[in-house]
Amino acid sequence: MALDAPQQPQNLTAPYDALLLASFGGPDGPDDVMPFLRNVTAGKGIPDERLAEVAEHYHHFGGASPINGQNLALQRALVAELDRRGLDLPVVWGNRNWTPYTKDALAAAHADGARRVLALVTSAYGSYSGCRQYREDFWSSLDALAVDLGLPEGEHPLVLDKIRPYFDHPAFVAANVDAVVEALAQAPDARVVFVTHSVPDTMEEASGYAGATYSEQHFEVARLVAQGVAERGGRAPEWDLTYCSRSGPPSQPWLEPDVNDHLESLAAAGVTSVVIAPIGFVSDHMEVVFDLDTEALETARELGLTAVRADSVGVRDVFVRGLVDLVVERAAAARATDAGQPAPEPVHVGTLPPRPDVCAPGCCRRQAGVDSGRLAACGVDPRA
Ligand SMILES: CC1=C(CCC(=O)O)c2cc3nc(cc4[nH]c(cc5[nH]c(cc1n2)c(C)c5CCC(=O)O)c(CCC(=O)O)c4C)C(CCC(=O)O)=C3C
Ligand SMILES: [Fe+2]
Repeated sequence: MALDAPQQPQNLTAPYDALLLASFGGPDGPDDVMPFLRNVTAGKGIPDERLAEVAEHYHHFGGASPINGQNLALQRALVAELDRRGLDLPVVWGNRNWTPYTKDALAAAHADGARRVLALVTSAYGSYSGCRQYREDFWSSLDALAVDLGLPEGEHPLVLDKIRPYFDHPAFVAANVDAVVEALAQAPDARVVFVTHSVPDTMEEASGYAGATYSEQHFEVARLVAQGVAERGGRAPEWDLTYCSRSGPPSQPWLEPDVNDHLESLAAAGVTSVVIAPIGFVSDHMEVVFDLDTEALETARELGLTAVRADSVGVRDVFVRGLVDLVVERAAAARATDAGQPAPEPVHVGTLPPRPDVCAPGCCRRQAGVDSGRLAACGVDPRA
């Protein structure tokens, strides 16, 4: 009997004491807009005209970005799902570019006794913007917190790990399939125009270490979503991958086609109906409510195209459950690694290799071969 005794119930989120929901941040009101934009673009070579234009996008919505409310909703949904599973893991929320800042979220977790924290970023894809730039923010936030706490030089107050880019997690794909199926119900013959944030070609090229590049990750998600739609009993839709929110000087090449240009090509080729699916964004950020719902839908109207915007994954149950699955998976990997054992195979779909939990040296740089000059947490080599 003794041998068959049930195993001790295991704490599925050990060794983590807290979850950091790490996001981009956005202004909460008109006075925040310019200081926020200066934070985002410091040293990035974004022309002033572009900044003024983006400021207008925010003022169009009363100077407040929808992203903060969406992150609060996601934080609440994660807390509810952890609670439902009986997992005792507090969730703190911190941003790279606006309050509440990462450092303050980590300070709160630390004050509550957290010494090992897991980060979940609100970007599903690997690139400088969606991965390493967050990791640089983690490092500098830990440095700043160490100073506040009076720690000796070079010592960090807690250990921070990160969940891999999760574009290839079945729940992210499934939530996008649901959203596209719902949109297609309103426009049954539509062509599906997937959209993500454009990045400079140089960033695209540097995003591919140990796996596919930023655009290749999106092509794979688009293919899997279209396949998922077909498997739901619908037809296999025709689809394209397009980009929005280009900035930078016109002389600098960024990923194309722009969604508006592409709608024009489609209309010229006789397409009459489109579903616009923002697979590059986990919730309805400013890029979605302005660049898509305001600009791209207006372009479609002018072209006489019927256009329906599919939801971003937001706080759909299937997505939130998947994020908590990723937390549990990452914790199991940490326990295995700590015990000198191999980590279990990460759950993923599609043909690309899953991104590693611990970033490889030199992964996701801003530009290949160019050191950003900033140290980054959650990688084997903070410098590379
Ligand atoms: C790949 C990617 C994502 C997706 C991954 C992720 O989600 O993290 C993303 C998200 C976001 N980008 C956002 C806002 C901005 N991005 C900017 C500028 C830039 N983004 C870039 C890339 C990305 N950005 C790049 C290469 C630049 C050029 C400057 C640079 O090289 O860094 C600028 C400056 C003005 C402009 O140039 O447009 C703003 C205001 C917001 C908040 C929106 C809201 O308020 O709801 C979010 C979620
Ligand atoms: Fe951006």
